[in-house]
Amino acid sequence: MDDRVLDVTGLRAGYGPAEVLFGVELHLARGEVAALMGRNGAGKSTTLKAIMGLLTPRGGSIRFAGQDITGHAPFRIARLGLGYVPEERRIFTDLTVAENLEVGRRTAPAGRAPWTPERLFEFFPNLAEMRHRRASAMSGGEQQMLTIARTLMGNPEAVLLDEPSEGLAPVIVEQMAEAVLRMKAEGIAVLVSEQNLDFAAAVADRALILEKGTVRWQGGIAALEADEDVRRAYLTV
Ligand SMILES: Nc1ncnc2c1ncn2[C@@H]1O[C@H](COP(=O)(O)OP(=O)(O)OP(=O)(O)O)[C@@H](O)[C@H]1O
Repeated sequence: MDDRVLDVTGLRAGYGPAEVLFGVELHLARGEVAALMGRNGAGKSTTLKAIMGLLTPRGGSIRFAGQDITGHAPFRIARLGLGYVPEERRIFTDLTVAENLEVGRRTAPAGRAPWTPERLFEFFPNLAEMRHRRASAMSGGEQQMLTIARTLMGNPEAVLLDEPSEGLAPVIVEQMAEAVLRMKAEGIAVLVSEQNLDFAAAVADRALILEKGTVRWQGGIAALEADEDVRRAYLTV
C-alpha cells in the first residue's frame, strides 16, 4: 500500500495577477507530522489553501488518499478525509462548545473508531469544563482548540493546520503541541504551517522550508536545529 497520504507536485497558485506558488513539491506519509516553515509571505497559508481547494491551483497536481483532488471543491476534499484548521478560527460564536462539535460530525471511514464529543472531551479536558459555554465567551486559544476538536469530529485521515501557535500564550501553545502529538498518536497525519522552530521541533518529524513559493530545504527537524546557516537563510528575520 502507498504510504503517502498526500502528494503535491509542481503546485502553482496565486491571487489575481500575483503569482505566489511556483511549483511546490511536498508529500506527507500516513500518520506523520511535517512542519511547513518559512518567513511571513513565503506562501505557507497559500499552499494549505490550494491543497484544500480554497484557491484554484494554476498548475501541478494534488493527490490525497490515492485520488486526484486537483481543483476539487473544498467540501468534496473534506469528505475524502482531509481536515483544515485555518489561521482565523472558524467556529460558531452563538453556539456552545458541544453544539460546535456536533456541527463538525461526519461518519468515520470503515474500520476507524469515530470521534465523539465524549472522546474529544477526554482529549481536551479544558473543553470538557466549558462544554455548555457559548464559544463567544472563550479566549482565542480556547477557540483555536475548539476548531481543532471540531475538525476531528469529521474523522479526518489527515489535517492541515495553519500557524496554530501564532499569537497564543505559551501555556496554550503547549496545549496545542500536545493536541498535535495526540492526533499523531491516533494515526492522523498532520501538515502544520509554522514559523516557530520550537513548536515545530516539539511536534514534527520533518520540516519543509518554503521561500518565495518554492520548497528550498527539507529534512529532519534535528538536522534543521543543528544547521544555523539554513535557519539564518530561511527562518530568522
Ligand atoms: N488574499 C490575497 N490576495 C492577494 N495576495 C495575497 C492574499 N493572501 C496572501 N497573499 C500574498 O501571497 C503571499 C504569500 O502569502 P501567505 O499568506 O501564503 O504566506 P505565509 O507564508 O503563510 O505567511 P504568513 O505567515 O504571513 O501567513 C504574500 O505575498 C501575500 O501578500
